[in-house]
This record gives sequence, structure tokens and C-alpha cells, in this order.
Amino acid sequence: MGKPKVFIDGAEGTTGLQIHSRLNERNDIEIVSIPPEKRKDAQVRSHFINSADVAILCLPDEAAREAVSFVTNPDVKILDASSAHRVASGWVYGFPELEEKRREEIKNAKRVSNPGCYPTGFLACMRPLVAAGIIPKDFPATINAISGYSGGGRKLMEEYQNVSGEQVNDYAYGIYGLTFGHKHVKEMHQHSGLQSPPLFVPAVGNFEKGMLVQIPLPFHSLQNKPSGELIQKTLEEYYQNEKYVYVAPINDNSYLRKGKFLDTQAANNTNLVQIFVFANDETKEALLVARLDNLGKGASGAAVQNLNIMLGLDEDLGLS
Ligand SMILES: NC(=O)C1=CN([C@@H]2O[C@H](COP(=O)(O)OP(=O)(O)OC[C@H]3O[C@@H](n4cnc5c(N)ncnc54)[C@H](OP(=O)(O)O)[C@@H]3O)[C@@H](O)[C@H]2O)C=CC1
Ligand SMILES: CC(=O)N[C@@H](CCC(=O)OP(=O)(O)O)C(=O)O
Repeated sequence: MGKPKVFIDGAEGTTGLQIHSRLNERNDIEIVSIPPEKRKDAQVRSHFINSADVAILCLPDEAAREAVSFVTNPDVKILDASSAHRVASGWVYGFPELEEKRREEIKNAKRVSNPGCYPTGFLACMRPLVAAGIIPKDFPATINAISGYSGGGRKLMEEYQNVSGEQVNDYAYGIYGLTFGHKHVKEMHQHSGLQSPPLFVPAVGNFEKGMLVQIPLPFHSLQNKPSGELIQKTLEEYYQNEKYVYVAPINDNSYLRKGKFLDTQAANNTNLVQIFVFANDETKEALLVARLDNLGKGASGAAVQNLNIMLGLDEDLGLS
């Protein structure tokens, strides 16, 4: 049998380029590339998709749905990096660490949806705690998060990269999603085990990549008041055998710059999601924070990990 063929639809976009550069050096797979002038030609894309073992979609949602409609070859596997199929039936949600059977499901699936960047941080923290009954299913979760501008794809990157002079201050930090219903909320709801969708307030900063996802836990309003240690230990045990989800010791100052500041970009260029638990048992407050590279475990790293699993290869190939 020859090397598995991988086609990246949208290879010239932000996520596509990163996946390509992670796969480019590998000699265990063959990357099949569409001629640049044909990259939006439906017929040519369809041909490439149907001749691949795995087609990775790095496209806007609508173009991703269109790409799936092109599939006629029953053997083709699709890995969709867009948000088009993250809550769709018939698709496996490609977060291998989220539950025990997930790797096997990804391996056997014909359709895998790569998780969103913010949901990766939120779900990594929330799902194990809801599953363990430490956070009740009816908990009204809220999320404040900050992302680098590459999260918005090529257009937002160009906008930020052209900012100069006095505008730099305006672009430093801005919250958005203020009409609610951000495209990630359904995904965060469905895969968390929570009864209601979380209230999500994202922000974007004037830096390329890196992300913090913060989940406040005001336990004084709850009947059961778990200790910070129970929260941290539950997460630590849940991910004890995982290479790409790291749970820091509780209230660990060593991750804080000058003992105070949790920086956004320290997980960049890795496939890691780092989880921090800050807690005060006297005031009954805790804060969960996930830090990741939105283009790493939030997109291209996760995609390469899923691709490896889908092809039955060593999961760590091409990852750091
Ligand atoms: N950036 C991030 O942090 C993350 C992004 N994602 C997801 O990945 C997907 C891609 O995002 P991103 O890479 O950031 O976006 P980009 O805008 O950077 O890239 C999208 C690419 O798709 C191309 N494209 C658009 N329409 C078509 C079409 N009909 N046929 C073929 N190619 C097309 C675009 O070309 P052109 O520019 O010429 O229109 C562009 O090259 C999105 O669905 C996003 O949600 C997932 C996780 C994180
Ligand atoms: C800063 C920024 O604009 N971020 C994007 C989220 C990233 C994205 O669209 O990609 P995924 O959905 O695949 O994670 C947004 O809020 O729409």
C-alpha cells in the first residue's frame, strides 16, 4: 500500500498554511496539492477531495459544507477544521482527550470535526468537572476569553498587521460577540454536559496568537462547595496520561510573571492546552483558566493529531 494521500482544501488560509507546514516535512504521508489558480474551482476541488484518503477542510463554514457535498467516494475521510459540523450528527467531535472512547471513535470515523479554539479551552476544563458532579449540570457558566488576532483568519490578520500610530492603542484589547450567540456557544454547550449554554464574552488583542479562556466559579452561590484542591486533583487525574493537556498545581505562582500575571502567549507554538486552577477556599471562589495557541491545539496541532489518529499512525507525529 502506498502512502496515505492528504488533501488540504483551503491550504492557503491561516489554518491551512499551518497544517501544511506541520505536514510538509513528513515522509509517511503524501500531500496532494491543488494548482493555486484552481483552488476555488468546485470541479477540481471535488476531484482532489475524492482522490484523497483524508481531506482536511480549512475553509469558511459554507465552503466546508460545499466540500462535504462533493464527496462521492465512500472511502474518503473528512477532517473539518471549520465550525460547520461541530454539533452535527454523524460527525465525531475530534477532541481525543475529552473522554476515554474518543480516540477509537476518531480512528473509525469517516467524518471528524476539529474543535474550535475557545471551546478547546472551555471544554478541557468544564467537561471533567461536570462529569464528576463537582460542577452541577445546571451551573450558569460564564466565560471571558482573549485571543490573538489570527483567530479571525486572514482578513483580521491583515487588518491588525496594518494598524499603526495612534490606532495601536485602540486595537490593544477589545471585547466582541456582544450580541451573543457566538458560533462557538452551541459547541461549548453540547460537549460540556451543562444543561444551559454558557455566557461567552470573547476578546481580541493586538498580538498574533495565543489565548486565555477564563471560567469563574463563584461557589458561594452553590449548595456544594468543592475545595480548590478537589477541582485541581479531579482535572489532574482526568488528564494524567495525556501529553497535550497539562494541569498545573493549584495556585502555582511559578506560571505567573512577577508572581502576578498569567500571560497569554506562553503556550504558543505547542500543541498544549494548559489548565490552571486558582482557588480561595475561604471566599469560596475559584477561577479555571485554559491557555493554548489558537493556531496550535486550537486548530492546526489538533488537526494533525486527529489526522494521525484517523490514519492509524503514531498520534504524536509532527507535534510538539
Ligand atoms: N484561525 C484560527 O485560529 C482558527 C480557525 N479555524 C477554522 O478554520 C477555518 C479556516 O479559518 P482560517 O484559516 O482562520 O481562515 P482564512 O480566511 O485565513 O482561510 C480560509 C481559506 O479558505 C479559502 N476559501 C474561501 N472560500 C473558498 C472556496 N469556496 N473554495 C476554496 N477555498 C476557499 C480562502 O481563500 P481567500 O482568502 O482567497 O478567500 C482562504 O485561503 C474556519 O472555518 C475557522 O473557523 C479553526 C480553529 C482556529
Ligand atoms: C479572534 C477571533 O475572531 N476568533 C474567532 C474564533 C476562531 C475561529 O473562527 O476559529 P474556530 O471557530 O475554528 O475556532 C471568532 O471569534 O470568530
